[in-house]
Amino acid sequence: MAAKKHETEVEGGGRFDAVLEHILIHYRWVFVLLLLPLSLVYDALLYVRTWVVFQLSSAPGKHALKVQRVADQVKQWKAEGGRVPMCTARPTWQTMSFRHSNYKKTFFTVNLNLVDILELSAEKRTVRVEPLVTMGQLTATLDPLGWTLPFVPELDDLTVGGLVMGTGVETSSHKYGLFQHICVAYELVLADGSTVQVTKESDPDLFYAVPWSYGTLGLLTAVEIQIVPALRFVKLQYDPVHSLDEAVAAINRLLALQDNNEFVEALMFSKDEGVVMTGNMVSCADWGKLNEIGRCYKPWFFEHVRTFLKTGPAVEYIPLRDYQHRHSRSLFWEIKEIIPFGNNVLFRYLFGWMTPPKVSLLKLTQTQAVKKLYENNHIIQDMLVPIETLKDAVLFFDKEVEVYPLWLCPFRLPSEPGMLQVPKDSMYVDIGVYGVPGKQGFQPKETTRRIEAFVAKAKGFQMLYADTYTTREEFRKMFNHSLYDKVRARLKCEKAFPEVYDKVCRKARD
Ligand SMILES: Cc1cc2nc3c(=O)[nH]c(=O)nc-3n(C[C@H](O)[C@H](O)[C@H](O)COP(=O)(O)OP(=O)(O)OC[C@H]3O[C@@H](n4cnc5c(N)ncnc54)[C@H](O)[C@@H]3O)c2cc1C
Ligand SMILES: NC(=O)C1=CN([C@@H]2O[C@H](COP(=O)(O)OP(=O)(O)OC[C@H]3O[C@@H](n4cnc5c(N)ncnc54)[C@H](OP(=O)(O)O)[C@@H]3O)[C@@H](O)[C@H]2O)C=CC1
Ligand SMILES: CC(C)=CCC[C@@H](C)[C@H]1CC[C@@]2(C)C3=C(CC[C@]12C)[C@@]1(C)CC[C@H](O)C(C)(C)[C@@H]1CC3
Repeated sequence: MAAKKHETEVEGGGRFDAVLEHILIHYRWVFVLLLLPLSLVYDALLYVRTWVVFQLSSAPGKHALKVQRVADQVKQWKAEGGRVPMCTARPTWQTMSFRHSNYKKTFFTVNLNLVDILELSAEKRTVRVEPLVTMGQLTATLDPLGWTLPFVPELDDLTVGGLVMGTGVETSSHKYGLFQHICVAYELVLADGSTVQVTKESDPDLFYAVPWSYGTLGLLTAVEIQIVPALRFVKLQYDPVHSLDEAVAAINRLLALQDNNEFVEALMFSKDEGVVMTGNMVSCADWGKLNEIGRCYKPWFFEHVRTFLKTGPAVEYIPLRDYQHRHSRSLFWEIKEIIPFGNNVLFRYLFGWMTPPKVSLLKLTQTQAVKKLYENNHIIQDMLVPIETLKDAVLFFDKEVEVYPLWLCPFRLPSEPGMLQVPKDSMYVDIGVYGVPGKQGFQPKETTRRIEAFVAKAKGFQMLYADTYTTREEFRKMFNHSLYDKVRARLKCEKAFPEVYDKVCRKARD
């Protein structure tokens, strides 16, 4: 009798879980709608803080003191015997990586309260910033002053520290390379508690080893980044293509004319249909063709781009900052899984001003059910492959996952020492795959393993903010560790920081 009651209770509990799971998966938007005002409040608080700091003009002056506090924490770690390795104390829900990092619970965490823009030098054409400065903060500050970054990885909340220690790529990367290639100096606190300023000239080994090191060589406390003059608009040309060959030929043609276009990007909406976009900054707009895509009531950018498949080639003028953050409001196209009716015109006019939900709050409030859903029915990957393999790669992704839109973003990879060592300057392309696979039988691990094998064979690289299932050996083969190992030994990092693999592998992320 008791057993029967227990069974009924378990069954009842199971049914309740199933209903809850159903609600959380299919009506996630209800919870997300509640998050929208919260996101606004969160943004407003950050804004007030920035405003106060700016009014008091105290940020640059306090930098040295803040760095000293970081160094003191490292010294404290040493004094306590350095029992566990160190990492930053930035809570993992605040980051733009797909998952939470397990090691934050057990490592010695170092607080870095480094959120300020320190100095803009028009003469040197550089801006010096602290690592927690975000892309949104930088464009909001620089653009009105007539300067901007050579390229802006577009999600507003990406941080300079994350982009240096990981990587960043955008539509002018075909000219400027990855985020590391527009950085000219790093300030780091090392494992022994000392602070160093590193440039190509002062310490080439450490300078080239920092990018892709994921905070495993030292703690970054400032970065000097190149800037370029900003003009008010981007004149953007949309060219629809109706076969993959046409798309590949168009991209190659554009890359051959490299200096003619500042921005090059393509969205494929199927294997055979896409829109290639090219743009340049201009100071005046043809007002009849002005499109302020950043306005909250405007359609999601990728849906807007899709319309050119039907209407044919066109030109538009887009305000610079709207262009730089064009995929932010729709989180590329991930928002359609989160607020399915978000592109509805009524929703845009009524609630658009509150979107997008903050990725950090989405991450913080993600339930087990949603996590499982993403785990089993979703793929998020960026694969960096040589441009010569673009056609094969798109066909391969089509065969394996069939996820569209597909983001194609060409980038220059100079032959430099470091994790991404290539024998000569090369052109690569980032293929971004974000969404629900159209292919039946998608198995997250097995499919990703096959994709990783394809990328490794093509001499490509995997971006590491998403899942990697590579083994340590495969990982070491994909990324050249020779300089990294040498610098780690020199700086006595073995006890202070884990290896990159131990921070990014699937086991380290929950
Ligand atoms: C001459 C000048 C000097 C400035 N000097 C400094 C300075 O010394 N230190 C400094 O921090 N700012 C400085 N600012 C930044 C200024 O306050 C920015 O305009 C502000 O960061 C962006 O707010 P916004 O409302 O214009 O843009 P919004 O579009 O509202 O914000 C842009 C994005 O930045 C994010 N954001 C805003 N503030 C912060 C923050 N503090 N931390 C993280 N994310 C944030 C928002 O969440 C949003 O995603 C300066 C600006 C100017 C014009
Ligand atoms: N367009 C693009 O290029 C896009 C890029 N991304 C990816 O997103 C990630 C950036 O996200 P974000 O939230 O900014 O960064 P994260 O906080 O996720 O940081 C990424 C890594 O950098 C390390 N790191 C960050 N700051 C410091 C520092 N000051 N000192 C030492 N180590 C540091 C972190 O170490 P720890 O674990 O110790 O905190 C972590 O391993 C990058 O990996 C990037 O490739 C994502 C979307 C778009
Ligand atoms: C190199 C480039 C351009 C990368 C673009 C990557 C974006 C598409 C990624 C970055 C962060 C990202 C992984 C994220 C998600 C979607 C894809 C994003 C936006 C979401 C919002 C999907 C829903 C999830 O429940 C959760 C909230 C955890 C994540 C958070 C991070």
